[in-house]
Amino acid sequence: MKADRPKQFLELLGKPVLQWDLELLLSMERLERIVLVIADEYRDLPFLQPFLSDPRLALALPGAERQNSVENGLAAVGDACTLVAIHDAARPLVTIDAIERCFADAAQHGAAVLAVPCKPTIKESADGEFVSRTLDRSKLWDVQTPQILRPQMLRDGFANANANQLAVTDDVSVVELMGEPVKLTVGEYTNLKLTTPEDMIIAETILRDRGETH
Ligand SMILES: C[C@](O)(CO)[C@H](O)COP(=O)(O)OP(=O)(O)OC[C@H]1O[C@@H](n2ccc(N)nc2=O)[C@H](O)[C@@H]1O
Repeated sequence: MKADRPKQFLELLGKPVLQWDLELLLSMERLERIVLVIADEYRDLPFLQPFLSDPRLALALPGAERQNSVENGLAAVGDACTLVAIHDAARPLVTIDAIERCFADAAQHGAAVLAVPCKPTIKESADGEFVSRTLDRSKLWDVQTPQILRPQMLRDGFANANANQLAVTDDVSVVELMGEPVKLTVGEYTNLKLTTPEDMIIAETILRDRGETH
């Protein structure tokens, strides 16, 4: 991102990315608990203070890789929890409608992930210089978050991934590795992952288009 702080603290229309996330998620009454995975050094930020006093918010420490951060967050999830949703702070444009549909699919199938059909043609390269092959676009899905599943499924998946030293870049991968089904919930192209500076400009345009004026 070429920025002076982690991208979740950069501002969109004058409001930190993480604040957009938290306001959206805390507006969903069905979420009984929200575990915010955040390093100690950022917990004093003024915008966070009202959220930290919300009884539904719990905190966990990040790990070296996203996978480790998710494991730490999962440890703060109680035994009574029936479904856990893992969301990237870097995806503040997700909508309640998409999250609700993903919950419905996860309740029915055990695990579900928001995803959109892949727009570009994707080629694979073994050496990073020449094309090895072209993948069949009609079968490709660009997966997002939230990724929603039964907590025990995620715990078993992490145990299996750790035992076999398998690194994953998303959460439902650990379920796939155990051969369990993962439902694709058709999401929205606007749920982009803020990754490079131009994503901030696109995100602000989308927010303005939605009538957000913060
Ligand atoms: C899950 C997917 O969104 C599905 O497309 C991606 O695979 C995530 O890919 P990624 O490269 O991990 O994306 P990033 O933007 O770097 O990180 C996604 C989210 O994971 C969090 N993250 C990342 C690294 C880490 N050690 N702990 C974390 O909690 C970041 O705060 C961010 O909100």
